[in-house]
Amino acid sequence: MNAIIIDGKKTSKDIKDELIIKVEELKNKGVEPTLAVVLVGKDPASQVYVKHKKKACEYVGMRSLAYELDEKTTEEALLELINELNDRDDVHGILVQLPLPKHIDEEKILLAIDPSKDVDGFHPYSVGNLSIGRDGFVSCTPAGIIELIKRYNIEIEGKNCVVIGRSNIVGKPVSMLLLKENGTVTICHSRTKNIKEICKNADILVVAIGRANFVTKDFVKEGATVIDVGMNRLDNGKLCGDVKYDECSAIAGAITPVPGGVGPMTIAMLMSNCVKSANNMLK
Ligand SMILES: NC(=O)C1=CN([C@@H]2O[C@H](COP(=O)(O)OP(=O)(O)OC[C@H]3O[C@@H](n4cnc5c(N)ncnc54)[C@H](OP(=O)(O)O)[C@@H]3O)[C@@H](O)[C@H]2O)C=CC1
Ligand SMILES: Nc1nc(=O)c2c([nH]1)NC[C@@H]1CN(c3ccc(C(=O)N[C@@H](CCC(=O)O)C(=O)O)cc3)C=[N+]21
Repeated sequence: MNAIIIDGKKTSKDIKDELIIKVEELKNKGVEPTLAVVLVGKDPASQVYVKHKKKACEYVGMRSLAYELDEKTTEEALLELINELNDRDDVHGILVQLPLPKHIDEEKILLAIDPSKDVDGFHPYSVGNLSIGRDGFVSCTPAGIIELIKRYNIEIEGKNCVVIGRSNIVGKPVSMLLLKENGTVTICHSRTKNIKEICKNADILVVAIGRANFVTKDFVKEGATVIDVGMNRLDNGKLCGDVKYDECSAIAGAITPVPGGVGPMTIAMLMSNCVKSANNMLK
């Protein structure tokens, strides 16, 4: 049996269509939701993501401000820009595209963003809120994964959920969210032993490693849901996930493709977080 293909592109469009109405309502109340995107340097992958974000803002009717800074920008200059954006009442979300050039301390920059504008959910305040179950900004990729699972009516409660990867931006927060949804969560990483056996037990398998085709059919339980977060650019220019799609989709019950799976959801959740931030400012 072939798996249900979880269509992130379509789902992200549905979410953005819902947001168009909310943006319109905010505008009627005199608030124009605005996202500031800061990019330092000319990393081609980052430039593509920033372009996607700008297009999504246009689609939902939000304003976006793009700051494209020189590779040699100093930490002080970047902090100054962030402070300026923190102070502006007409800016609701601030996103500093990662990775940053090596001479800039990433942690320092993320800490400088006002938590009330932290639409990426990377500030320790947002991370803390997530871990103790308080409302706050949840980082976009993990939030997008949960939204996809829910919109496809896949149950999380009581299920064995296995996450491969423990990064601050994907692995850890998605594990926290699965736990919040009452899943039984196991986190695997580069030191995990018997990773295949652990994964084979998963009802929901989330893969966020950054290695093309790492997960093969012998990792996947019959009928499991497989969420592929990986974004690997191959030498031929093609984008490829961490999961061997062809063989795993023959075993899984549902699976996300790359592209067209988790990626577009990340952008949709970013738009959703910006609208939420603009709404918070009305209160
Ligand atoms: N679709 C989207 O919107 C997004 C996609 N991505 C993509 O997701 C992938 C992961 O990103 P990110 O979390 O930032 O990556 P990181 O490189 O920060 O983390 C990778 C994780 O995978 C683990 N890992 C690496 N090799 C193995 C292995 N052989 N076996 C088991 N675990 C392993 C690492 O373990 P350890 O901690 O022990 O080193 C680490 O925890 C990338 O391809 C990235 O491009 C990322 C963000 C958004
Ligand atoms: N501060 C910050 N916030 C981020 O959210 C952030 C970041 N830095 N740095 C890089 C990662 C990566 N990321 C992606 C977003 C969208 C797609 C996406 O839309 N992917 C499309 C395809 C895109 C293409 O064709 O290149 C898809 O999967 O269908 C992918 C990856 C956000 N990130």
